[in-house]
Amino acid sequence: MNAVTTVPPAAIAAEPIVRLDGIQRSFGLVQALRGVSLSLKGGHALALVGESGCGKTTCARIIARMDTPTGGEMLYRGRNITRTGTAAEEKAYRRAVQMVFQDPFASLNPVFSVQHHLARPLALYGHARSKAEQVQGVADLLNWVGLEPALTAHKFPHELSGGQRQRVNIARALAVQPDVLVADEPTSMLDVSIRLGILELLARIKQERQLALLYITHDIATAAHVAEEVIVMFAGQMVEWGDTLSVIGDARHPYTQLLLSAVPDPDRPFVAGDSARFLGHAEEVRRLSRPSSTEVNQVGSNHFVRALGAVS
Ligand SMILES: Nc1ncnc2c1ncn2[C@@H]1O[C@H](COP(=O)(O)OP(=O)(O)OP(=O)(O)O)[C@@H](O)[C@H]1O
Repeated sequence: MNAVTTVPPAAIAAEPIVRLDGIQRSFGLVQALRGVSLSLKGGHALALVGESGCGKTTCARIIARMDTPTGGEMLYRGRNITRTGTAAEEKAYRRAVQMVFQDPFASLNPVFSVQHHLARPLALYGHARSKAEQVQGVADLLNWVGLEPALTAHKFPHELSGGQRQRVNIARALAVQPDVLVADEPTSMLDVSIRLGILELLARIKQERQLALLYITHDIATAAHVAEEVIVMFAGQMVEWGDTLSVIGDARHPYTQLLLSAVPDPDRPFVAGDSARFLGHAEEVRRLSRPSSTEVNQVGSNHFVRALGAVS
């Protein structure tokens, strides 16, 4: 096991599209992010995993320019964008980085049709100038996300299922031809039966469009469906990260092990008292994981784990 002095970024890439280096974000006394470093590169997915409040959404909002870090640096295609740039630079970045939100019901305007939702960004960013180009562009986008244009384009959000709405949201994000897609818990409000379809769609988009995908989830089991690399976060800090298969298959940090042990095993029957034992164990793991250590150990070619701090 090699100890490394600085925190190596997750998803080490020759030419990342977006890179965060030691990002901090405090809200008063709350340290939402404590030195998060990561790289997002084309055709590659990174999963950010952790429980509620660990800082996942804050990280996504910073990447999408909806929030500003209180420390650290942010780079876009090698250019330092930590401070606000010119209006043109900001507009270009906001086009390049698109978000898909958790709630597919709230993210579409109920008074507009699917056609309107998709034609608008196409027109705004000059990807469809005439009416005919808009109709064709919307049809292409709907086909891309697995929706039949003739059956979908004229519909309003309330006429669609949750999964169909999320596909429209993904199509809308794709309309501006982004480089980066940030998907914040994109399936957590959907029926279990349709979640895998959305994850497979994201994985296909990443591959075929060579997009950089940041997939945010509290469910570590789904990370392997989508992402080549994973970061496990606890209390604003990266505690374990690297190749998804290595992190999931050979988890070293007790908090990662806790997340994995919470994944239901259909082959194991439920035993009375299991949940109480699990909750007690979970509290103990959180107590051990909370103290911060700067020591990071390399346990695989791309697999890093933060050492536990001293518990008083
Ligand atoms: N605008 C804010 N003002 C004050 N505290 C905030 C704000 N935004 C986030 N926080 C705090 O920062 C921490 C991280 O929150 P964040 O929403 O990033 O976590 P999360 O992992 O995305 O959780 P969830 O899955 O519930 O969305 C939490 O303690 C939260 O209360």
